Amino acid sequence: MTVLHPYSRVMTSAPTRYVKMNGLGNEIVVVDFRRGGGPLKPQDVRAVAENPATGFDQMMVLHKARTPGTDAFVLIFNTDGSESAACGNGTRCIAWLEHLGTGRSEFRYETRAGLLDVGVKNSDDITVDMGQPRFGWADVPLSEPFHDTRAIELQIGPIEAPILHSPSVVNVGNPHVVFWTDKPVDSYDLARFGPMIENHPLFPERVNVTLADVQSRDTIRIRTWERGAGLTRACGTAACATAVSAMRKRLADRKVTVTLPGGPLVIEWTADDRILMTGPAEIEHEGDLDAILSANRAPAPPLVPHERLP
Ligand SMILES: N[C@H](CCC[C@H](N)C(=O)O)C(=O)O
Repeated sequence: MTVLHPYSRVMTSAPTRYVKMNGLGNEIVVVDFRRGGGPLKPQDVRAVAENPATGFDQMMVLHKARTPGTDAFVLIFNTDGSESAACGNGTRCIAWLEHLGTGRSEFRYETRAGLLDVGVKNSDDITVDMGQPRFGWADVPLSEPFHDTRAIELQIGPIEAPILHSPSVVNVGNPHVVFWTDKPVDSYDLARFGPMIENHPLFPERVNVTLADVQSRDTIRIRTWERGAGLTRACGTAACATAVSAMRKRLADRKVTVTLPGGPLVIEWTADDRILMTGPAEIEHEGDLDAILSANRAPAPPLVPHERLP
């Protein structure tokens, strides 16, 4: 889609602008408060999510850098107004936007999960260093100890029993559980059991839920029910979580292509324990955030989970 306005306008003008983007169909809204404005309340975030013009899976809100050498302090919100410490697709989006505005190709962002370095080559080739995976049960976090988080036991009742045995769990800035299957990932009713697992008592901070089909040592297909957002066309951190979990189980090599409903991401787990995620970012349109917020002051119906397939 055509870029209608340069990013510099977004950064300098009042009233507050938003930019609607996507990373592999993962719907992202970017708002920049580095020159003032904000913070947003959870009800503001939900209002932006509920407006058809700005419906998103995650909202990336840029605040003034609080650590020297970083470009911004980034808060990440889900559609339900909850915060996530990590969003892979959204991180590619903000770097692409900033590349268009500044011409720079390297960025460092601070999130609640730490520092993220991003390298931009072109709109299809943006790499984020997502940091180190954490596999300890308390890091995920789980509410009870498991010695081996490659395969945990999760009591969930008699649904889709074959896949619900021995999933892997990992924290890649946010918590993930990955269920392994050799059937097509879209043959499961993830919209039905995703929320049950997201809110299972084993996950005190809730969890992102992924179905993964390891097709070869370098090809994995996934589908994800996102904590606080529901079914999405792509989840970058889920791709990272799945890739490193498959590698840890010795099912895959250290560099894989993870294909999501929205398309592929390349994930590499480096020898120095970093997860590198490479994929695209796209601008859809931009607009006036204040107009969206005032249009949504009236009570709106609750969100329904969505998966915007073509
Ligand atoms: N879509 C995002 C992840 C959002 C995670 C969020 N749902 C949570 O952890 O609460 C991504 O590309 O990584």
